[in-house]
Amino acid sequence: MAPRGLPEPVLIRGTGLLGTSIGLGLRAAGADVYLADPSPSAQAVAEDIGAGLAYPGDLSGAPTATGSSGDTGTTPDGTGALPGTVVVASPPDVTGQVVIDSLLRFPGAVVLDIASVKGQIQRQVRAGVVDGVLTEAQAARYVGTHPMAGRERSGPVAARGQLFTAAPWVVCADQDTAPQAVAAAEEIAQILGATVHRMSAEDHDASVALISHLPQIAASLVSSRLQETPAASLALSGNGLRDTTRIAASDPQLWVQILAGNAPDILRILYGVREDLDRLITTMEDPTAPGARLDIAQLIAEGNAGHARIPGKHGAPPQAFAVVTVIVDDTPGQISAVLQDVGQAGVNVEDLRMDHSAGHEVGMLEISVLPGRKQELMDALGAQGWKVV
Ligand SMILES: NC(=O)C1=CN([C@@H]2O[C@H](COP(=O)(O)OP(=O)(O)OC[C@H]3O[C@@H](n4cnc5c(N)ncnc54)[C@H](O)[C@@H]3O)[C@@H](O)[C@H]2O)C=CC1
Ligand SMILES: O=C(O)C(=O)Cc1ccc(O)cc1
Repeated sequence: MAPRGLPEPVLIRGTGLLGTSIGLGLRAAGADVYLADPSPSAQAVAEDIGAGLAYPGDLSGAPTATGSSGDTGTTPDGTGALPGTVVVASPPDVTGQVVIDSLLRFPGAVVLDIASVKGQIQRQVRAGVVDGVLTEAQAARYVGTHPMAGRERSGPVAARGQLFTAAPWVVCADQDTAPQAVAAAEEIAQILGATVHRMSAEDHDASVALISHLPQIAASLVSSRLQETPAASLALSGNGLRDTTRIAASDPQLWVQILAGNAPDILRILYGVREDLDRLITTMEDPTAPGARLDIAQLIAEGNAGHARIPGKHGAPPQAFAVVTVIVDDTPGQISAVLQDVGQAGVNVEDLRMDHSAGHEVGMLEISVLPGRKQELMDALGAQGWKVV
């Protein structure tokens, strides 16, 4: 059944990781979805995995309004319906242009984009009005959005319909945005299981500079130190390294556009990081000097304080979970067997991760639970014969 309140069909322009994931999620909810991508292979993969149908209209060439006067409600070749909603999921540097093209081409449609930086696209749309390319009414049908969910891989093959479940989805409307554009954007976020956060484009860009772009830079800087590291050193790696570097595997093509597109906000943060780093370097040059140990302790304590402010699951207040560690053989079925016993004990799993130690055929399954349930779970698993540490 088609979702209520979402103008359909939905046309997704750009069928990479994000566009295809949105298509899969909307299709699963029963929406009509069309797909279009200048890369025929990206579009074919997205179609093949069930993210929607190929858009039957022609999107090449300069836009001419399809659907204004003499509106037939169908594509010029008459084989498909005109989109009610357009989701632009192309790379950030062409997104403004594809948004403007969509506003001109589909006079009846709401147009939203999902690019990682919002200010530059909003400015491009506003410039379109100033330059006379767009009318104010056309620009009002645009709303910028950003799902705060992704993967370090790109392309439709990595797409997941569940990618947005419980993730924040920012909607950057302003006083000029048409209510139906905001409603369509929020409806898509809700259908895909995300939580809507309304924010100005400026506040969004300042926020993501810190919570998304700085972590990417930090992961890349740390990982780049590993390039020449001997394999014997890397063999000692544990979760500390993995946790701080996972997103270093991200797509350089995408990130050059994100970082360049949000340079002023990122620079402000980098200046602060540089100050802290300079201070640490001075301290480390003479770690026995009076006050040096205090300086180091302060740096770690400041990190503790910042880390404690990161919200918990589903945006709940930060909460320290207790961890129960179970040693399991590295053989099929072990994890599900432990989890079955956790379920039998009636304890909710708040988080879960697996740690391996190089050269051993065992894994350490770390089960995070509410602190009040820790002892009870340890006792229950111990009674079932599990090695609890
Ligand atoms: N990768 C991530 O984790 C996240 C990405 N985003 C944003 O989503 C957007 C898409 O990113 P991904 O899906 O990761 O990239 P991707 O590289 O997987 O896919 C981008 C797709 O856009 C297509 N494309 C190129 N030029 C186009 C044009 N002129 N019109 C339509 N399509 C065009 C490409 O052929 C490609 O298939 C970007 O704006 C990115 O900032 C947002 C949240 C998370
Ligand atoms: O992999 C992760 O944890 C991410 O944070 C991915 C991501 C990348 C780009 C975005 O604009 C939003 C999210």
